[in-house]
This record gives sequence, structure tokens and C-alpha cells, in this order.
Amino acid sequence: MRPAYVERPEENPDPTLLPEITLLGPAEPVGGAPVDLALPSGELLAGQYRPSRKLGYGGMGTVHLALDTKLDDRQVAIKVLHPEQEAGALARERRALVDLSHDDIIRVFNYGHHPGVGDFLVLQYVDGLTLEEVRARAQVNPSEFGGSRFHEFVLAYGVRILSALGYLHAHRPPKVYGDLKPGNVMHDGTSTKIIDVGSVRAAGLPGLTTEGFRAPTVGPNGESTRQDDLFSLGETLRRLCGLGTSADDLGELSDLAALDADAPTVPAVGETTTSAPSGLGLVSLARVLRRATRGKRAERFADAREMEQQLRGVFRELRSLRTGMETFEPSPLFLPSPYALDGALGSAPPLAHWAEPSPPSPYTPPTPVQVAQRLPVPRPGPDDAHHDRLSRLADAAPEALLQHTADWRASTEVHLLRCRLRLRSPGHGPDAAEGELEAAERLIGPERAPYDWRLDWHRGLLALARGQVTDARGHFDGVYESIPGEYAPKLALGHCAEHLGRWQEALTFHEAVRLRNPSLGSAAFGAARARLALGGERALEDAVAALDAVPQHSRHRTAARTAAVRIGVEHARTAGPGDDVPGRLREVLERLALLFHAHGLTDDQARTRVIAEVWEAVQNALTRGALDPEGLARLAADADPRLAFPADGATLRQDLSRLCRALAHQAARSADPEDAAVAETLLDRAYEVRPLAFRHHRDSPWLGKRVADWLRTAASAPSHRPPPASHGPAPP
Ligand SMILES: Nc1ncnc2c1ncn2[C@@H]1O[C@H](COP(=O)(O)OP(=O)(O)OP(=O)(O)O)[C@@H](O)[C@H]1O
Repeated sequence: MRPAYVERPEENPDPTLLPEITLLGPAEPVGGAPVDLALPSGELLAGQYRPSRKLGYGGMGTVHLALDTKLDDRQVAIKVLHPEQEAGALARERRALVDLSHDDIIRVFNYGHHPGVGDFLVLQYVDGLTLEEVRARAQVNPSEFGGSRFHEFVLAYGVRILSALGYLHAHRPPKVYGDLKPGNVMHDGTSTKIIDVGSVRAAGLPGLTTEGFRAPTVGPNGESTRQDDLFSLGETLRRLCGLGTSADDLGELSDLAALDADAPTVPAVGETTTSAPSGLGLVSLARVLRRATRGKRAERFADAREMEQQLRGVFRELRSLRTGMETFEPSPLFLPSPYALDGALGSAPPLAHWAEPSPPSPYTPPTPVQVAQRLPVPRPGPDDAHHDRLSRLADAAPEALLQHTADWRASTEVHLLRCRLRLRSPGHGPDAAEGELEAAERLIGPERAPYDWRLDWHRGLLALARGQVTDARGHFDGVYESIPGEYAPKLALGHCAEHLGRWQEALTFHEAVRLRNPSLGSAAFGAARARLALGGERALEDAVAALDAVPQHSRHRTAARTAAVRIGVEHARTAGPGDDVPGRLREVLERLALLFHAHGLTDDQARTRVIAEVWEAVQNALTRGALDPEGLARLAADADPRLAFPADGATLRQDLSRLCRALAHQAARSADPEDAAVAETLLDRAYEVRPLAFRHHRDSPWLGKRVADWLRTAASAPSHRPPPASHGPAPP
């Protein structure tokens, strides 16, 4: 191993950052030999280059370090070709090699011939290690690369190499590199260089390849396509990560089954002792490498850009899972979703909450139908005829959009849009949506349809809309296989796992998405629900922490803060004998004040419902003996005065009675007929809860008339002017 110093970069979300590797001292010649060029002493190669030592050798030739005496003694690498290479393809391609210009591809400065030595290329000199040497180093000393962080650096190598491959592939006619492997890429300071450019050729022409990195689809004489390059890169990265010994092993590592286990999965590491990421990070990494190294070209990434997007996504996931830090970058394939998928948790309790003798759990997840309607939406494909128009569409009512797009010429994306709109529109449903999906599939055609993840995504939505969650999980798993760096399939799988009772799996998916992008309410709510369902000592703290991590600038912030209050209430309501109910209630009141005055819950009706729920929880604690009158007084003394929290039991009851009447008022004016029935129940409660001195029955003939009159007035009051709770028409 050559002596070198590895300096890791600070933690950073940039998926192209590499450690800085500096070779130390006079490096040993790689081949162990000094210059072995047949040059008389003092003679310059081609009258210009002074060789100093051998750098290495390979199938094509021997590489020497030399000084360019005509250019300020600049260091260059001279690659002297083996005689059998001289008349080969390289000789014809020299001009093209000199023209190659990309930061991650070694520069070919010159070429020449020296009698007695032969043909040679003059290359940019790289004072670094090959990736094969880096791999060996990481195997011996993983901590030098930050342990499992090494895998993120491997992805960074991938992203950089893909930039070079993308450059070659974009030539007209396209070029391929043809012979990608760890020995042909060097770590150059903090960047990479593909060194062995002799294999570069036009796509489809014969050329150099290497056993073990060669795709099965390459022709007998090395005839390669762009997707064969992606295979070789996938294999290169697999070796660097040391995952398995072949693409088959990646299949095993890609399995979701392990994610519902209690303990984190232990990776089956093949060729390295570098600690590999575990759990979902490992699955995503294995999947991205597997997709690149699939046997059939159609199963691999379509191009360098597609592969790069997914490597970047997996990088973000690994980094966030390792550090717990946000690693956000907008998704290239999905639009940001406006919906929080918060189930019952993220908003004030609905009026129906008071219809039940004991309120339903607020932890209920969103229904499969709601999930189908509110998952993130794929961005329209750039090649679609309607791409521009589709990108400009506002998220309007589904019926209106169906009408708006009715006369658009059919295209895959238009059918997929209509499929989603029909799922969201009450008058249509899954059967109509399925027709659109079939039309999209026909347009994609039988050759490409099996590999188009968009079809699987929409099949997953359809299955959810029909309540077939196991099927949906299968479809979304297919999407995750295809685009392993994307967050949206993981969000979908998290919701499926919740409905299948696979709570550990749900937590794994939601946490991975949430950590990467804490602004995304859906994942924070999912993680909170999964933590609460799994239980355990820290369940409540961890659930609330996930919600608190939704940042102030997120559109889901108010919902997340509301949920944190409601979780506290629910906990106080269902607390066992050992629980610190006064402490919990104190926290709830603190959060409530912040929710109203800093975190944006400004709607008066919602505020009244949240206050009623909190006050009821306090009353409930008093009744159960979990809180005593002194404790209540202390809570009031500590609470934010703007909450006007009652300091004694009688005032609390009076407040509750007033709140119930305010809620009855909301119910009486609600457009929902079921709410009207709740109005009666709430009035009953208002009377029940009054302090003893005030108690009487509302059904007394005198009072009954007044109540009926009041309800009528309330119901006929103009509904566009919702008065604050305390300012409704004077209740009886
Ligand atoms: N530009 C360079 N700067 C520094 N070292 C280099 C450079 N090019 C090659 N080397 C060293 O020489 C070794 C052999 O180089 P290279 O892989 O290009 O040769 P090759 O004959 O094409 O090998 P093969 O075809 O077997 O991969 C490399 O492993 C590297 O250590």
C-alpha cells in the first residue's frame, strides 16, 4: 500500500464531495522498477520528455512519470504502448483522444513515436491512487474513510464518473468508454480522473473490455453501448462497496423482508470489512447497484443522467440515516406534495369527536383511499408531447381539470394525469381510472411497459383506492426497485406498511424520508404514528420529536404542532398510574400557547375545538384523581396568560360548559348533516359539565324552547361569518 494521507471533508450534503488524498513522500514505483525505457542516458523521449520513474503497467503498455522540458518541466505521464497495440484502434483514434475535454477524464496532451521505444501517449499526470488502491485501503483501514461513510464516497465516485460517461455518451455519434473498472479511475486530490482513455470508441465498435466488469450484452469483440458502460460502472461501485460477490447477491440484500424486523439488519458483506450501512440504506444501495448491473439492457438505467439522479438520491438517504441530518434536494421525478397525510392527528378534532361517549383515537392513519389521492405526483416526463402544458397545470378540482384536458391529444402523461384525477374525483373511481392506465400502457408499448415505473406507481394508487394494500405494496416495491433513490415510493410503502400492521417497516420508511426532508409532513406524521403504535418508553418523546422537527418554514408546520398538542392530550387522557399527568398537561399548555401565537393556528373554530379537547383532558385528570386542585392552580399559574386557563375546578367547568355551547353552535351551522346531531349532544354536555350550583336540565319546558330557538337562530346565521367561540349568538 502506498503511503498516503486521507483527509475527510466536513459533513456536507453535496453528493460529489470526496476526501482529499495526498500521496506521502517519494512514492515507490508501482511496478517496483525504475525507468525501463530503452533510451541512451541523457536522451529525451521525442526530444522533449525526460522520463524519471515507472508509474505502472497494464495490458496496453507501461506508464512512466516524465518531465516535459518544453513546458517548464511540467510532470506528465508517458504511456508507451506495447508493440501489438501500436497498429490498433488507438492509433486511428489519437486525434479524437486529444480532443476529449472533461474534468473527470485524463487529458491527452500529445502522442508521438520514438525509435527503439515505440508509440507513446503523453497524458496529464495524476498524483494519486487508483480506485482499486482506494478500495484496498478502505478494506484495511475503514475508519480512514469514516467507516460506513465510505459508501457515500463511493456514490460520489459514481456521480463524478457518470458526469464523464455522460459527456462521452453525448457525442454525436455517441462514444463509449468501454472498459470501466476501479483500476482505470484515479482519485486525484479531491476529484476523479478516468485514466485509460485508450478504450474510448464509438458506441458499437469493438474495443477493450475487462472480464468481470463486462456486461453480458457486450459483443464478442467488445462492441459496447452506453448502457454497457453503466453496467461496468455499477459493477465498479459494487466492488468498491464490497457488497456481495455478484449482482445476484445484491438481489438478496435488496429484499424488503428484513425491514420489519425489530433489530437493525446486519449486512452480508462480501469483500470488505468496511462497515456497511444497514437497514433501508443498505437496501437502497443494493437496489441502485442491482439496477445498473441487470443482465438485460432494458432493465438497466436508461442513461447516465437517470443513474446519476438515483445515486444522488441514495447518497442523500445514506447520509441522513447515518447522521440524522437533513440532506434535501428537490426530487427530479416527483412534485412536492401539498398534503400532509396527517390522518386525524394534524388538525383540530372534528365535531364528530364529541358525538362518541369516548372519543376515537387521533392516531388513526389516513385511509388507503386518502393515501391514493394525496401521495406526491410524478413530474410529467420531459419527452411527453404535453410536457410544457402539464407542467403549468394548477392543482385544481379534479372535475375541472378533467374537463380542461378533455380535448388534449392523447399522450402517456395525459392518460396518467386523468388516471389520478379520476381517482380523486368522487364521481369516477378506480374502474374509470384503470381504463386511463391501460390506455397509457398501450401508448408506452409492450416492449417498454414492463420497465416503466410510472405504470407501477399508478397501479399502486389503484390498488390503494380499492383497499388492496398488499397488492399496492407489491407495486410500490417495484417502483422502489426502479428508482431506489426516490423518496415517494418509500412514503407510499410506509403508508402500506401502516395498514398492514408492519409497524417497524413503516417506521423505517417514514424515518428515512423524514430525516432527509424534515419539511415533508407526511413522513413526520407517519413516523410519529409508527412510533406510537410500536410503543416503548420513548415512543411519545420520539413521536413528538419527529413532529417538532418539521421546520418553521414548512407548509405542514401548523399541522405538526397541532399533532404534538393532541398527542400530549391523548397521553394525559389514557395515562397509567405511574405517569406524570400534571407534567404532561403543563407541556400541553406550553405547546398550545405556541400553537396559537407562534405556529399559525389562527382559525377560531379550530382553536375552540383544540381548547375544548385540552380543557376536557384536564377535567378528566381531575375526576380521575391524576391531578389535584393545587396541581390545577399551579398549571394555571404557569400557563401563558393569553390562554386564560382556569385556576380552579368550578371555573374549569364553567369554561367547559361555555366551550360546549360554542361547539354546539359550530355544529348547528355546519353544512354536514351529521354535525347537526352532534349539536344536541354538545348541549347536553354543556349542561352536564356546569358547576353544581348552576346545574339544571335543558329539557325543562321553559329551557327546551329557548334551546330550540337558539339552535334555529344559530343555524340560520350567515355561515361566511364564523364568530369566534366566545362571541356566538347569546346561548340560552
Ligand atoms: N496519468 C497517469 N498518472 C499517474 N499514474 C498513471 C497514469 N496513467 C496510468 N497510471 C498508472 O499506471 C497504471 C497502469 O495504467 P493504465 O491502466 O492506463 O494502463 P493499461 O496498460 O491501459 O492498463 P489496463 O489496460 O490493463 O487497464 C495505473 O494503474 C496507474 O497506477
